Amino acid sequence: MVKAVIDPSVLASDLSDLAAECKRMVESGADWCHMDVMDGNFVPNITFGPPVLACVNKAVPELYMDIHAMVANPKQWVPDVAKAGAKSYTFHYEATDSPADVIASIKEHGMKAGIAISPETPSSAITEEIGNSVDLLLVMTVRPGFGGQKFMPECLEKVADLRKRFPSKNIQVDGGIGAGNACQCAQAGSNVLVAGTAIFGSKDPKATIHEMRSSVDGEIAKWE
Ligand SMILES: O=C(CO)[C@@H](O)[C@H](O)COP(=O)(O)O
Ligand SMILES: [Co+2]
Repeated sequence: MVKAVIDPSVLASDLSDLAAECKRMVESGADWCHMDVMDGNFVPNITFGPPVLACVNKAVPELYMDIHAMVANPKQWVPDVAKAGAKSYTFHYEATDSPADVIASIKEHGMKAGIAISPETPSSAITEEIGNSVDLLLVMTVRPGFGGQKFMPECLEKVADLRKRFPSKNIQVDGGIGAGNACQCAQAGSNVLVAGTAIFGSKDPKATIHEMRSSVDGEIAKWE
């Protein structure tokens, strides 16, 4: 069965000191760190790419770098992101006509594959074939591109549908998540919670991570 994963989004961190921020999250009990790669094309914002990821990997080799690729050509960046030390690579369904090709390339490069759907994309877009071939399904709970937006609870219906259809997969939610709605997300069926503002903006990230994990653990125990 799946386990609770708390995944701070470094977009809300002090990016001038990214490696130290990632280390701080590991020390605070985070399971993964969520790295939002944006190309200024798929989304109207630019963050960082493989050279920065490689530096973080060198400085914090124990970190599980969970890449959320908001890029117009997801297959193009797979080799460089893998070389930079990423453990998983999630791309957007809306960014490609051939998700199977992107998934195959991610696996060939030794990473876990994930596919993301934006708020306007229905969960039915994830066919049985696609869903069964990835490790992680990401349901965006804000429009991709920026941190600090308001959570869209209507997206949780898609989480529930995907959990029903793919009981053993990691189902991730991303956008406007924190201790206040972690339970609601887990009740819908999510076990991987991304949180930027809520964790990096917390006076006590360790306590926030702990609180979020307890909410997810409590719900997962009911599924078994
Ligand atoms: O992918 C994205 C935004 O596009 C997210 O990962 C955000 O970075 C989450 O930030 P918060 O909503 O938790 O502040
Ligand atoms: Co993200």
